[in-house]
Amino acid sequence: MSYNFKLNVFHFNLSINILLLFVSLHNIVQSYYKHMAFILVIAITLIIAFFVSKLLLFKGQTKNLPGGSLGYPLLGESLSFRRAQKQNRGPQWFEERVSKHGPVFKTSLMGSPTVVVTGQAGNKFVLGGRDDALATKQPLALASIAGKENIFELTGSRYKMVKGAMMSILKPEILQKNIKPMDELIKNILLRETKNKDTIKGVATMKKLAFELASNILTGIKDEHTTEALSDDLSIAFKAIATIPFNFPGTVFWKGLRARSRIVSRILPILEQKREELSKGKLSPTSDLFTCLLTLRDENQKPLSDDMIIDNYVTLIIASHDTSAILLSLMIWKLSRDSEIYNKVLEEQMDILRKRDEEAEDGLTWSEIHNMKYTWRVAQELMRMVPPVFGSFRTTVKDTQYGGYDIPKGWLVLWVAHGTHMNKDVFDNPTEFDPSRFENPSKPIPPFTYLPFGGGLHTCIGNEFVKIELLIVIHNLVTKFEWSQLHPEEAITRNPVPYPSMGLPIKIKPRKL
Ligand code: HEM
Repeated sequence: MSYNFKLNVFHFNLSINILLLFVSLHNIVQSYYKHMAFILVIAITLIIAFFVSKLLLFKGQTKNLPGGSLGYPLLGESLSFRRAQKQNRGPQWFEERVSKHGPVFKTSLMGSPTVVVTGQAGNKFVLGGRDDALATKQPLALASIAGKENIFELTGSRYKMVKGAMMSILKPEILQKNIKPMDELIKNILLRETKNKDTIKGVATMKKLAFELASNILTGIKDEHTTEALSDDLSIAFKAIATIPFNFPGTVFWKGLRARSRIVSRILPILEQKREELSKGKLSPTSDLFTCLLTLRDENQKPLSDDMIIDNYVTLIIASHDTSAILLSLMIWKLSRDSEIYNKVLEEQMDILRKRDEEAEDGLTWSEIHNMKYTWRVAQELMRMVPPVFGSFRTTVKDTQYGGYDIPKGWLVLWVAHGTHMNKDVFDNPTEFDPSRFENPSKPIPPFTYLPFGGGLHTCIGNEFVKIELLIVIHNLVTKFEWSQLHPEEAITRNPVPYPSMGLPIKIKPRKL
């Protein structure tokens, strides 16, 4: 028996033991019959999962599948992948398989058989393809938390309709109008979070900031109590999106589904209120995400259902919150450990203040934001080396071929950013941190090789929003505060997304001007 096999058996047994432990606890509080029914549900689910995966394997055997392993029924290779990510060895996990099986290999992640494709051609195949071959339909856990009518599950005219509505609140003229409120809000949050403190937790502060900003600016929810309650439940729901979808009491997935139900109950009255304010002309269709979705009409002139609006609210927050908080945290992490980069950013930001007309109003302007070119290049280079989004999944709508292999209908296909971001044929000296590669690069970056925001039809629609958010945060942090990292040796770890491993505690004090 190989070491890996034993290890997988160990993890499988561990999961079973955890389930059995839960069953024992459950027994204390529930009646005997409920207990038996619960065990029966677990047993039936495991048996069905076993036969479904056998069936998929059997179907797969008749095809020319790429090399690789589907791991164990239901669990697949999810646990070894999660373990590698936690140890910040995610890229190596893929590289080991690429060197063994080539740029296309099979595995099983998040409960589904998966084909991983790497490199420019692979990225183009996944991201440049059409929705009718590779759908953005997400793994079961994510789809259950985000809801069955979220933008990733929609195709054709329904997809275009929802995307168009979301883009209407993210277009340049609306973003331009939001610079002042964003700047004000960010300043207030930074002052509040640093008040009477000499140390703050960088990651927690950036998560809070990113959520409050999205909530206030994108969804128009300004009430502190509601924002806090939604933030708590959404973070429970986030944890569930990358888990195996075991809906048994006590599991992360089960807790995520319950958090989603609480989010729905909180949003329904907000929708009612927005509907009323829209009808009285107090709000416009482009006021926020809810008003633009509430005013949408489908091809039969029917409004969207409340469920569909809530699904897309949850999805927009999932798509925007952690990603933005990661980028902000990585930026603070980088600036506090690299004095050369920090000094250049500080110089650029101070220059903005020096050039400001004395009579001009306090606060950042659209043109000042556009002059923060170096600061943004640092963020671009960070996203090359540590992409906030590792890659993303598609589902094959029909039997598909790629690279000489068959990919059966219903399988997941995964592209990964680091496959090209760290490729020396695309980026010279890829392990060197060099923001200047984004300043008139000597060789242009080929399409489908630099993909922090994805590519093709589903390219991120929030990239300009997050750019403005980051530039305002960094401007205020470097011009108003001095800070240093409490643990200079702190590394980045993926759990499953990349954050500084110790939560980025930073010593901070107001800057003396
Ligand atoms: C650093 C921050 C961000 C990163 C790295 C990021 C990354 C991505 C990536 C890689 C995709 C493509 C996913 C795929 O093709 O499967 C995507 C899509 C998307 N992002 Fe972002 N994102 C960020 C911030 C945001 C923000 C702030 C918003 C909203 C305000 C947002 C909303 C969306 C939406 C709605 C989609 C789906 C678009 C579609 O399917 O057409 N993202 N993002």
